[in-house]
Amino acid sequence: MLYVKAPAKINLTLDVLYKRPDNYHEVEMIMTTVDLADRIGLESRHDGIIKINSTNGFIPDDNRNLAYQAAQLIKDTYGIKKGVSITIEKEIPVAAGLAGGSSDAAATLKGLNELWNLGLSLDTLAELGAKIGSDVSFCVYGGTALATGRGEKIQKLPAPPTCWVVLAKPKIGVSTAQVYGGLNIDEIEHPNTKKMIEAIEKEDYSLMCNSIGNVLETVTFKLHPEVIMIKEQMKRFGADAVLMSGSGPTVFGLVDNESRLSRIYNGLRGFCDEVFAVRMLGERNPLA
Ligand SMILES: C[C@](O)(CO)[C@H](O)COP(=O)(O)OP(=O)(O)OC[C@H]1O[C@@H](n2ccc(N)nc2=O)[C@H](O)[C@@H]1O
Ligand SMILES: Nc1ncnc2c1ncn2[C@@H]1O[C@H](COP(=O)(O)OP(=O)(O)OP(=O)(O)O)[C@@H](O)[C@H]1O
Repeated sequence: MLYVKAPAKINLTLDVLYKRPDNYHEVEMIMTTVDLADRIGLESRHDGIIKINSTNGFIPDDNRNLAYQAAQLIKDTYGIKKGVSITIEKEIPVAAGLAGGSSDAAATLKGLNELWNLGLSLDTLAELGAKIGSDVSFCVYGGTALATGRGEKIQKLPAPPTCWVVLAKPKIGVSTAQVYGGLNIDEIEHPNTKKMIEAIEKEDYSLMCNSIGNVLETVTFKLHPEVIMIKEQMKRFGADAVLMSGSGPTVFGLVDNESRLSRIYNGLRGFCDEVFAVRMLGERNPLA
């Protein structure tokens, strides 16, 4: 059995520039992976079948599963006759704005490249990933990056300034399509993506905190007002910056001090079942 980690992502910024003729939105967003991860196990099969087993009963075990789609795509593109048993040990909350399914797909692409000795580059895997979903290309590379286009054009960035990230997911699932569909392009307050890149490049923690922004927040807030409450609680417990990730509903808070981290983590557990204290992956100066 080959195991591959599939980390969650958060959006430090998410801007929408315009709606495209293909009905996707042209985005500009800065994403980073965090150390909350699913674990994907891959075992080759001789019967050609793709089989999904998951520890989470709420995700599909057929061709609606993004890891299944990744395996099918590799098989079809490279004419592979073998099959694969895919085990998904789910740690990332589902339909949370943390790209759980996309990361499982990316890990499956990377794992099968190894398992079946295909010798594909990360760029090729990222191109394949874009056929599965807009977030999959980013998940293939991981780390920190600026994503443009519909999210599939990736420019790597250095690791962000060192801090803790508290993730809190209220008990609701959000449909990404519904959130993008509810966006009023004329009313957008654009985040300053350039300033965020500057903050990351200069390792400036307070500039990073001042530059976070996500234009999808207002849409999800209208659909699910409880997300606003989670955001307010996180601020009240002492986070330096608070934002919704992706299309939500997960809210994350940034904090660079361990005692405030405990306060936020413990405080939020009173409001949400799913709360995690994590680190951004690939930080330059790990705290501990
Ligand atoms: C919200 C984010 O997670 C932020 O990272 C992504 O933009 C969404 O990525 P994703 O879940 O991989 O999205 P996809 O599976 O490609 O698309 C789901 C749906 O979201 C909408 N969508 C997605 C990406 C994009 N740039 N514009 C869109 O309008 C489309 O209605 C699409 O049918
Ligand atoms: N491997 C998978 N893990 C989780 N969900 C999956 C998977 N494959 C398919 N899905 C389906 O995709 C939907 C969205 O799940 P996912 O956890 O990827 O959302 P998300 O974190 O909001 O994604 P994103 O941030 O990319 O928009 C779920 O309703 C689920 O049924």
